[in-house]
Amino acid sequence: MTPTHLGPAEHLFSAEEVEAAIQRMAVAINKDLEHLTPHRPVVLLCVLTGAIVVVGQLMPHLHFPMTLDCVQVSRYGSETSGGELQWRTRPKESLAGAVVLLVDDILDEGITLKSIQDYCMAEGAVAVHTAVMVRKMRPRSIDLQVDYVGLEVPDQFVFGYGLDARGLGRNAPGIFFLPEDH
Ligand SMILES: O=P(O)(O)OC[C@H]1O[C@H](OP(=O)(O)OP(=O)(O)O)[C@H](O)[C@@H]1O
Ligand SMILES: Nc1nc2[nH]cnc2c(=O)[nH]1
Repeated sequence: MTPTHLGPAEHLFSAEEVEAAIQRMAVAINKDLEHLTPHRPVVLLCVLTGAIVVVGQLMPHLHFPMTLDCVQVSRYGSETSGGELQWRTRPKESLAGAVVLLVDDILDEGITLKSIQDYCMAEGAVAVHTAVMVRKMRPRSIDLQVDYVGLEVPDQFVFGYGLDARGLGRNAPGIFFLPEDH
């Protein structure tokens, strides 16, 4: 157990391990997307709130022309189980004809990422590549292929590195879970 300001927590990954995983994702993303021409910049779409941290780490390692936009959606609030997806902010720019790189902090049930991917395609995106900092090891009924995954985490409610536990803990330097959130 590691002391955190949320209480003693199980420490799954250190900040160094998360950063190394994000860099590995950047290498793979560069390989796939850097051949696109400068006339067609990739739209990096950050899924607020949590993905702000992974996007901030990932972007300086991506070497192709891009614009940055965001969506803000939420379905957990201060709970540890998800409800209906609430859309708060949609992308500012049109996605018609865009190649999108959709970046989120975690894939759990997959509802959030799948809904945003469907939205992008409905708005006219020609391709939506998906990247998550962590993927939860659990069965899921959603049919969604994630192209880039940083780390795998057990089926626990995790926090840190942008992920919150009841609104707090997004600044925790690594990935953790609280034993009482089993
Ligand atoms: O795969 P799913 O089960 O759909 O869950 C994944 C989503 O849940 C979290 O968002 P949350 O709703 O907590 O909003 P937040 O980013 O503002 O914390 C997380 O940031 C993902 O976007
Ligand atoms: N913070 C956080 N958000 C989530 N959204 C879906 N699963 C999780 C999780 O384990 N932690």
